[in-house]
Amino acid sequence: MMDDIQDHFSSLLKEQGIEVSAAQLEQFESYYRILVEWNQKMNLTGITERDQVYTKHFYDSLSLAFHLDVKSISTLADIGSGAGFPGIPLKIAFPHIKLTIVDSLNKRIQFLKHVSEQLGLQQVELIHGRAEEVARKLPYRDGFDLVTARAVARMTLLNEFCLPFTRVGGQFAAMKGSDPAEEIKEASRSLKELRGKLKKVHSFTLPVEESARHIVIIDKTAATPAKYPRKPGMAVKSPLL
Ligand SMILES: C[S@@+](CC[C@H](N)C(=O)[O-])C[C@H]1O[C@@H](n2cnc3c(N)ncnc32)[C@H](O)[C@@H]1O
Repeated sequence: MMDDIQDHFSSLLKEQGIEVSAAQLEQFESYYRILVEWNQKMNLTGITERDQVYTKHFYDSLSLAFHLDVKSISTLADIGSGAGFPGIPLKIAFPHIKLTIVDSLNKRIQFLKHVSEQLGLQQVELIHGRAEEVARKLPYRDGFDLVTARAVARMTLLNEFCLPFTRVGGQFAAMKGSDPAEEIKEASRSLKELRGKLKKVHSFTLPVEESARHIVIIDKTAATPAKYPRKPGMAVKSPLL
């Protein structure tokens, strides 16, 4: 049975053209329960109120699909996914996606393994490793239709982490809170070197809380040059958000 929080969540998604079934809502609810349970023993999120998790994590993760045609992509790599954002909500809402998650913290990968098993998610690959190392290998290098990163690093570093995973003709989407204009300017050289081209910055406000959100969409124009990704520590120093 849908309650007020789930009813609100699914109506907000419907307004954006995304329909979620009762079974998918059950998956979101199980994800919420596992998240708060495991959050008691490891640091996964500062947001634990149920309505806030639905808005600030689930809806926010799915906002990517308001601006990109997620239905037409088949492979998605979520870099620095942490507790699974935006990769897991996107996988629940668009089960056809083949999802690969890369995170350098093994505890979070173990959490995501448990979530995937409990939710019965198929075609989810969970990789414990640093983005700069994983993207050197096939089939990950230049391999994904869409690459995402939410709240992982500034644009200069994100270009180095994410563009090597993006296939030629594919896209990298960076999900940001505050206005990324300054970061984008500072990252123009890395963008060019890693064969990215800024396509668009989508700006919107999160419903209820009304905080600003920005999605930076970058097109991958050519294969990753041989010297990228650089070794850990060689990438341009950039403070984490
Ligand atoms: C602030 S958390 C963000 C998590 C999630 N994307 C979200 O929006 O809630 C950043 C995550 O990036 C991971 N991370 C940081 N550097 C990384 C790297 N070089 N390769 C892979 N993961 C990395 C961290 O382990 C952490 O889980």
